[in-house]
Amino acid sequence: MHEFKNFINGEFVTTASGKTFENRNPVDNSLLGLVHEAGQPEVDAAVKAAKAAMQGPWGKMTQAQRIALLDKVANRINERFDEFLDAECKDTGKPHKIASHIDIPRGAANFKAFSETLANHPTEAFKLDTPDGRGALNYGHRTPKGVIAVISPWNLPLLLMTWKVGPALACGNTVVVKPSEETPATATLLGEVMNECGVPKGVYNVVHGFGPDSAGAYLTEHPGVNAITFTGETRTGEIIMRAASVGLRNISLECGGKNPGIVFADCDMDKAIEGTMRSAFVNCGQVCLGTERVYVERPIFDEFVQRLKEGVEKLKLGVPEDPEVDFGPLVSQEHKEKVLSYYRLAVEEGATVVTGGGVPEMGDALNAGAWVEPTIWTGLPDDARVVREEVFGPCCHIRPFDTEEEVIELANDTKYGLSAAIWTENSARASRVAEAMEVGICWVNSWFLRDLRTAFGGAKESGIGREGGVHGLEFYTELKNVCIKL
Ligand SMILES: NC(=O)c1ccc[n+]([C@@H]2O[C@H](COP(=O)([O-])OP(=O)(O)OC[C@H]3O[C@@H](n4cnc5c(N)ncnc54)[C@H](O)[C@@H]3O)[C@@H](O)[C@H]2O)c1
Ligand SMILES: N/C(=C\C=C\C=O)C(=O)O
Repeated sequence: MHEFKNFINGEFVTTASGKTFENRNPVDNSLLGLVHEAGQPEVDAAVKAAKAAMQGPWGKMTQAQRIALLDKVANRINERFDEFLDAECKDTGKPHKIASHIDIPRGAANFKAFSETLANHPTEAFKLDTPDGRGALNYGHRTPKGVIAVISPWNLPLLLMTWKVGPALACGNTVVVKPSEETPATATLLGEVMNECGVPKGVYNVVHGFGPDSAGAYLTEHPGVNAITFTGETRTGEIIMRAASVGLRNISLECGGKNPGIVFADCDMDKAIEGTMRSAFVNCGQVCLGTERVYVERPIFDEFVQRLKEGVEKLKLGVPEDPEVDFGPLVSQEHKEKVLSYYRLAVEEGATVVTGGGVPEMGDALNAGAWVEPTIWTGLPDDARVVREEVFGPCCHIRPFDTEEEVIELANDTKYGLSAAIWTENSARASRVAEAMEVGICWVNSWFLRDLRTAFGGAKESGIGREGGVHGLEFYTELKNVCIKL
């Protein structure tokens, strides 16, 4: 039986309690192995190891030495690409076609990108004139925050965990990672890579478990943690924010969304269809930036709905290793039940089911998997729960609109503020509508096109803070001003 162990102070360890939980493959619900659930002793050991590592060789490294080491980690992830691919796709059920182009390459890129950014980022300095004419020199001096707790979700496990670990380590911190209970594999495998690359013990630690009364809560409540970066549901973000308030620990929260896609009649229809197909259905709709609300200008509404339906019905459902497959299962039986409850609710709320709405017949070997049909709805009122609540599945609701003012109001009418996608060939309209979106990220004629130097984060209930490029510096370092009288 495969075991997913905690990784503490450079060693793979089980837990004092002996508690384990099952990790299952969502493709067919087969057992992948047992995960060792970290208790308070293990979380305490991980935080202490991370703290000690700050005082060891890691804390004495120059930025150039750290960056060289993290480059080795990125290169080693690429060398072990197939192992990371296999581990990620077994944990999530996502097609190789997706993970090999998004998840695993970004696992490596997240280390390289922040190293390059930091190596070239200037330090601020100001010359102050003083009455004696000699002046004073002010300069900013950044130091690591210390031990960073990284709490990550199950939808893009390696990508979203390294999106935090990369900058945290590049800035000289150490980390304790608590990956989602649904997806322990790649965070555990990264522990092997850290050892292979000579990253000092205690710099990177992994504790497995759940949230409440488990490793997640133990970690966020641990007084030895200096800051917490979290990606997950908004409600969970609120709980973690409360935990972080004790001892005034800084937080970075990347939470839920109910993202609009706005399709104007003057769009390039092929681009809009291709982009909306991806934004609504890639990764089985389990992407926080995904489009669950589509607004289409009335003159092209019928054509758009018909063409998106045709696109959805061409999606190939199947096992991850099939290179033709572009649509896998949801991450778990539990999430499947949640998404199916919204499929039922949509019909109760009066939706027209354009396509999907149920469970596909996958054959005996796979029917026990977390499979649902990709689904399109029309005809729901704007206050329908399916239009207001994040489903986080392969589904979207399409609604016609008549004016720019109307669609801006519709798009912004949500407690979330993560992303938006706008499809128009009119550049003036593109920037006008994009700037009116109450979100952290707005794509025009594109979706999930990522420049890692840009600010990433959510507005309103989609998050707090911005990471990416130099924006993460404020979170991952303490900035001191030094003033020298000349
Ligand atoms: N904004 C973004 O960048 C982004 C990216 C990916 C996913 N998400 C959001 O994440 C959600 C899906 O992920 P999920 O189901 O894993 O979210 P979740 O909030 O259920 O869990 C996220 C992580 O938090 C941990 N956790 C749960 N309760 C906790 C607690 N009380 N204390 C400490 N840790 C706790 C979980 O074990 C997991 O590791 C969706 O809402 C999605 O929109 C947002
Ligand atoms: N944070 C990022 C993606 C988030 C995806 C949400 O599911 C990224 O691309 O850096």
